[in-house]
Formats: sequence, C-alpha cells, structure tokens
Amino acid sequence: MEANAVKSNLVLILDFGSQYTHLITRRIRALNVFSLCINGTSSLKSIADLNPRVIVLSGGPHSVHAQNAPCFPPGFIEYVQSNNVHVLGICYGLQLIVQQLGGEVRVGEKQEYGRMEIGVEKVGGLFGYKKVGDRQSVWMSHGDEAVRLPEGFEVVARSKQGAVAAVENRGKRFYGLQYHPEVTHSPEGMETLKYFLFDVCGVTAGWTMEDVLDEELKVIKDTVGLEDHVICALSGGVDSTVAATLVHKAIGDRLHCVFVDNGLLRYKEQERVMQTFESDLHLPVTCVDAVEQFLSKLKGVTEPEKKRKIIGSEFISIFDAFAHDLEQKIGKKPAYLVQGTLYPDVIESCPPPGSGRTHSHTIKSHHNVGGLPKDMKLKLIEPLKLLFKDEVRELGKIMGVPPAFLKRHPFPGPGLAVRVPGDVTLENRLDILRKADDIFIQAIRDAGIYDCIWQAFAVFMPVLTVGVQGDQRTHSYAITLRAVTSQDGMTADWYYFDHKFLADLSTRICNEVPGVNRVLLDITSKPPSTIEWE
Ligand SMILES: Nc1ncnc2c1ncn2[C@@H]1O[C@H](COP(=O)(O)OP(=O)(O)OP(=O)(O)O)[C@@H](O)[C@H]1O
Ligand SMILES: O=c1[nH]c(=O)c2[nH+]cn([C@@H]3O[C@H](COP(=O)(O)O)[C@@H](O)[C@H]3O)c2[nH]1
Ligand SMILES: NC(=O)CC[C@H](N)C(=O)O
Ligand SMILES: [Mg+2]
Repeated sequence: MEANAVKSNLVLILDFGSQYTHLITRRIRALNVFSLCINGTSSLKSIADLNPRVIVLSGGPHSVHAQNAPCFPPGFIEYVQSNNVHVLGICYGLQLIVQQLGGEVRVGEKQEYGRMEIGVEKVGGLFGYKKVGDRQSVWMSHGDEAVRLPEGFEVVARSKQGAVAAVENRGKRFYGLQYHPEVTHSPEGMETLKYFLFDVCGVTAGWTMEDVLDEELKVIKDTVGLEDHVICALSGGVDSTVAATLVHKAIGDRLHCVFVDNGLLRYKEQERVMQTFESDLHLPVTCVDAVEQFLSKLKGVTEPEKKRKIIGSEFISIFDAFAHDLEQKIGKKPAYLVQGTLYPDVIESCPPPGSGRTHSHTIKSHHNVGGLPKDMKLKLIEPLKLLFKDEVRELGKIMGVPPAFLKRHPFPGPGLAVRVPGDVTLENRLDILRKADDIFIQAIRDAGIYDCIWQAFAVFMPVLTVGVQGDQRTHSYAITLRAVTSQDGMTADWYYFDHKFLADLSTRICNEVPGVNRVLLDITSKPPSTIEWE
C-alpha cells in the first residue's frame, strides 16, 4: 500500500494513562493498520496534523469528576464531527464521551474489576456481527459507570450486574466500550476491534513491514543530504543493528558505525561483537575504548538516575569526538547520529501527566532518550522510533539481518551499571558480575531455552553475607538471577526455570566465581518491578 494510503488509515490513540494503552496500539497494528499513541491532552492541532481516520480514547486511572481529570482538547468534538472521524472510547474513554456530550457518569454501586459477563442488547454498530442476547466474557476494571447517556446514544451491551458495557451513537460516529477489548482476558476483544475498524469505520488494512521499510528508506534519503555523512551508534543489539542496516541501505558508505566499550559490557562482549559485525554483517565499525572515561565519571556515584544521566552524556561526548575525528579523515563533519531508539523507550519517557504510570521517565531515563544532554551537536535519526521490538525483529528479517543478531536478548546501553546497585567501580564488582552472568547465559543456551526468554542476566548484590566454602567461613557477595518473558519489554513475567537447572547453576556460580557465596532468584514481574534493577 502507498505510504499516503497507510497514513489516511491512521488509528490514533489518545492516552489517558491506562496501563493497557500500548496494547491497543499493538492490537491494531496486528491487524495491519497503522496506529500511533499520543498524550490524551495533546493540542487539537497536533491531533489534526496527524489526520486520523479513527480516534481511540484510552482508559485511565482518573475519575472524570476529579479535579484536573485529563480530557481531550477544546474543539475536539467539533473536529471529529466535521472531519467524519469515528471515535471509540475504552473505559475512561467511554466515560469521557458520555460526560462531555451531556450524559452522566457516577461512582458505580457495584464496582467491576476482573472477569465479567456481558450480553448484547442491540446489534448494528459495534456488535453488528452478533445477535441480541449473545453473551461473552470480558475484562473490566472500573469503579465509575455511565448512568445517563447523552442524547442520541443507546446502550448496546450490559454487564451481568446491569452496568452499561457498550454504548454508541452511530449517526455521530461515537462508540464506547466499558471493558478492555485490548487485553487477552477479553477473548472476543480482538474480533470486536476488527469488526469496528473494518466494518464500522471502513478502515483498509495494508500496513506491513515492507511499507515501513520503503517509508523509512525514503525518509532517511529525504533527510540526509546527498553529500552528508552519518554516524551510527552500534551496540551489537537488535535495535541498532537493524537501524544501521536500514540506514546503510539508504546512504551506503556515508554511514560510519561506532561501537563504544564503556567498561560496562558483558564477558568478552567487545571481542564478540566486533567479530560478528565483521563476519556476519559486513558493516565497517570503529571500536572506541572509553572504559576509563566512563568508569572515572561513575566513581562514587550511587543514585540510579545520576548514573544513567552520566552514561547518556558520556556516550554523546564520545560520538561528538568520533564525528570530529571523522572530519579530519573525510574532510566533512557528520551531521547526524543514528540511534536504535524504539517506541517503548519513547512511550515510557512521555507518560501523560498524573497518569500514575509506573514506568515513566521520572522513574527511569533510558540513556538514549531521557539521558541525552540538551546541547547535543549531532542531529538524531531514529528510524525505529515508532516500532515495537517484535516489529523491529521482523523488519530486520526482511532486510536479511542474520538471526543470530535478531534473536539476541536486549542489553541496555548503561549495561552492567544498572545491574550493580550502587557504586559500580568498587572492588571487582563488574568482573564478578561478568563471570556469573556468562555462566548463567551459557547454561540457558545449553538448556535450549534462550529463545523462550525475553531477557536473562545476573545482578550483583552489594551485600556481604556469611557462607561456608571448603570448611572455611566466607564473607562474600551474592548474585541474583533475573530472567523474564515479555512481548515488548513494557510488561513482563519472571521465567519459571526447572528446579534442577537452578540448583546446578547455583552450585556452578558459587564454585566458579571467586567472591560469591550465595545465589538468589528474582521472582518479580513488571510491574511492580522493572526488568533491570536500576
Ligand atoms: N556500547 C554501545 N556503543 C554504541 N552505541 C550504543 C551502545 N550501547 C547502546 N548504544 C546505542 O543506544 C541505543 C539504545 O540501546 P538499546 O540497548 O536500547 O538498543 P540496542 O542495543 O540496539 O538493542 P537491544 O535492545 O537489543 O540491546 C542503541 O540502539 C545504540 O544506538
Ligand atoms: O538502551 C537502553 N537504555 C536504557 O537506559 C535502558 N534501560 C532499560 N533498558 C531496557 O529496556 C527494557 C525495559 O527495561 P526496564 O523494565 O528496566 O525499564 C529492558 O529490555 C531493558 O534492558 C534500556 N535500554
Ligand atoms: N480503567 C479505566 O479506564 C477506569 C476509569 C475510571 N478510573 C473508573 O474507575 O471507572
Ligand atoms: Mg542494547
């Protein structure tokens, strides 16, 4: 499909802070329809500039009655009416539509959290493919409910408890679901979304990774002048490898890749990464040894955000210096820096105000988004900024990036610094961690479970505990093992290892890593934890 046709089928999500907002985007993209998510309180101009075909108002933790409850911008109703935009409110979104159009929302007599049965009362719009009386199980999570609908609206489904479960005003193209069709606990949710988009709104599917590839190549060619040179920060990870391959396809050898050894890499990572770049990717890469530069700046620093900010800004100073060196060589200063920033990095860095989201910029600055210094000289090119990890892997596959790269577990730019709580430079903490981590990852590979896990790593525990090794008392450090399953890194569950596997691993780590006498397992999901420890 042509890029313009993809854009004219855009489904825009206005985010009011639900923890499921990104899932709505993902579900819609899975239907091959392009979907984007922006802050629910964005200006009317920024909404109109995107020219959406359909707008989804997400759920959220607020009550529509609360002071400062987030709302779409003034003029929104008139805008969607005069531009024939279909609007679907989900949970808080439904309540917002009802309240803003003159109906009434109140604290419900019975709150509905979790699984609930609903029954269809009217067919036509949202449930055009159903019969009156059809029942389905859905996932609810609300305390407020619509008690009086605005003029022209009708209830099209109710919960077993009698609460409004779905409403619509077909003439005005307003629709609302009180439950969450985007979560897997609403088994028919995907079918409802599909029917709504294709049959009710008339959206055309056609957004594929081939489209993304063509569009991104065009954007890069249009952005980078014919004589311009570009630097790419290459980490050996999935995202930057795919980003580099893409930019290389667009501008050829005007791309210069740089890999930074920041002293926070895993066991033998520098050698391994440089070797595979050469043998498998055939991309020219320069390795910069910046171990001293990073570690001296991190000495004595214990506050996680401070560590992240220092790392972000050191990376940029190295890229600036690399650009300067290149200028000496090629006679022209590179103007752009390519980074493998992903959509989750951006979403997590820009939560709606007061959303109460756990994974926000204020909790964790991803080094490549929140950790960048304000006075950066290089202009950024981030071709993957709108994609989720699994989409990036698919894009890489289309371009022929070897599976060995695409299947790698993610590894954060701040590296082992966020896996050693506190000062990373004390004693030989980094070396202890590297050895334990390598044993863990090798064991996972040997057990054939590497590809079943989103990410696995060891964490250094800066606590000394008493042990007995070889009949001798030891006072040594502990290592925590962390392994999670996830689809996109935004939510995660801990991986259930076989007990024998864990027992063998614990013995090996204590025997083979001097300075360790205890091994722990992290059994926390995200939320409430994050995947990394800092
Ligand atoms: N050691 C490094 N040298 C150069 N650039 C780096 C390094 N570490 C991270 N970066 C840059 O920061 C970006 C974000 O890092 P991130 O870890 O999210 O992505 P990645 O390393 O490419 O992929 P993955 O998430 O699979 O590890 C990278 O895409 C890359 O541009
Ligand atoms: O490049 C990165 N720079 C960072 O600063 C950063 N922090 C976390 N991560 C990775 O992002 C995913 C989600 O991590 P958290 O649950 O710890 O926030 C996980 O895959 C993390 O490894 C980072 N990647
Ligand atoms: N999940 C939601 O969107 C909840 C909306 C609102 N906070 C309620 O409790 O009813
Ligand atoms: Mg990485």
